[in-house]
Amino acid sequence: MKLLIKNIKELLQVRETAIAKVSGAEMAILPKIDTAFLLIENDKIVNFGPMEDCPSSEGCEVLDATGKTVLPTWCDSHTHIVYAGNREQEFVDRINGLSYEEIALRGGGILNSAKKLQETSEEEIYNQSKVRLEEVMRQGTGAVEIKSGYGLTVEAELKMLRVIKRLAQDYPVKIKATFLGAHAFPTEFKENHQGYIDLIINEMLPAIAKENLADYIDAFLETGYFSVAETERIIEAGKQYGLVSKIHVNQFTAINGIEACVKHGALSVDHLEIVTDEDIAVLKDSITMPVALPSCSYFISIPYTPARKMLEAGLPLALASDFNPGTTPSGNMNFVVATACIKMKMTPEEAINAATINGAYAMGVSDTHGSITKGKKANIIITKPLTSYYQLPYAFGSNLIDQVLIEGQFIL
Ligand SMILES: N=CN[C@@H](CCC(=O)O)C(=O)O
Ligand SMILES: [Zn+2]
Repeated sequence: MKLLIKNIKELLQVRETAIAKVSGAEMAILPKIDTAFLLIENDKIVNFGPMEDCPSSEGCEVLDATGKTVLPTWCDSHTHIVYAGNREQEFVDRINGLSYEEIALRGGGILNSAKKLQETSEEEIYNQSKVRLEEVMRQGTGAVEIKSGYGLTVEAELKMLRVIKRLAQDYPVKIKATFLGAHAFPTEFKENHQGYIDLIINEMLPAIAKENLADYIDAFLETGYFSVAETERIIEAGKQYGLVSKIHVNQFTAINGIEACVKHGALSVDHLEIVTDEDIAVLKDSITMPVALPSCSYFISIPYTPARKMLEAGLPLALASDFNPGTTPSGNMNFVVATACIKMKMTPEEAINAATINGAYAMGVSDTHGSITKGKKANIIITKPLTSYYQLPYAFGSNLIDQVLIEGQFIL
């Protein structure tokens, strides 16, 4: 099947040659072609350029995109889309004055979601999760990383990862799976950290590897959760099974966790609401992508990642949703991009780079996703008619997406 999209007002994120990521001042540049065409064959981008070079439409289905913007779909490199139930009561408890930490100390938070997930069947978790996956696809997400971490027992972690695998088989969206057994210490291991880490390393990891259920390994490196030393043990154990690390770190406190992640070659460090000058220095010239999650900052009223300071230091930055029942019950990447502009003072160009090519890097798919490049997957968002792409973050509450194509299939 060939699809020729003609008269595109602005074709964004055009990269003639594939790049892995953009950093620092380069992030302010979003290459585009005005009045463009885009040719898709089956699931791939095969050609693009200005309308004066538009090839014959013979043998093609033709779509006229007059007035519309076309850009690559969002690459959401950090989510917890697979979960059971919700935590709306904790939302109201926070309105009434409790903090995220206070709720967690009362047995709420991650342990609350783990209890629900352990009691829910695999089929039911799949059914609840696919609704969220379909929603984010309609919102323009074409690649998504999904974590386990609400199981916290061997069986329940496997159950979550099997649901992720089934979603990856059933939907055209690219899915990467991350094992997050080290999300919180179950109550019975509260005083026996060593025992739970042994369970992760000696029982969970081999079982996950046997079924080939994970691409990455994660841990919640945070005061009151996993220490630097505990996280390092988990990262090292993951490496034995070929799992590269992507770590939750610096959400509430800075305890030199980023330095440890960089030292161990983490693909990404995520959250970073609290970032020190030392953290910035160790990230510089590393292979580790910093990932900001502004919807989480918005929802639980914590600081936003200091994007300007990081970009001015020459770092790259990716944006992701963190879709989860506790801190971010939304996977809407359009809102993420808008919030990064509004609250983190990222320009539209920086935010779109962060949510496409840098997001792709942070989940290891930048060779196939994240830009309009020949040979990459035909994953595109076609907007409604816009005065310019600035509308995307500016009109933050409007749905400006007209159509979404994932691997050459219209899903909207
Ligand atoms: N901070 C750690 N994990 C999740 C939230 C977990 C939860 O509260 O359910 C996050 O990324 O925000
Ligand atoms: Zn998270």
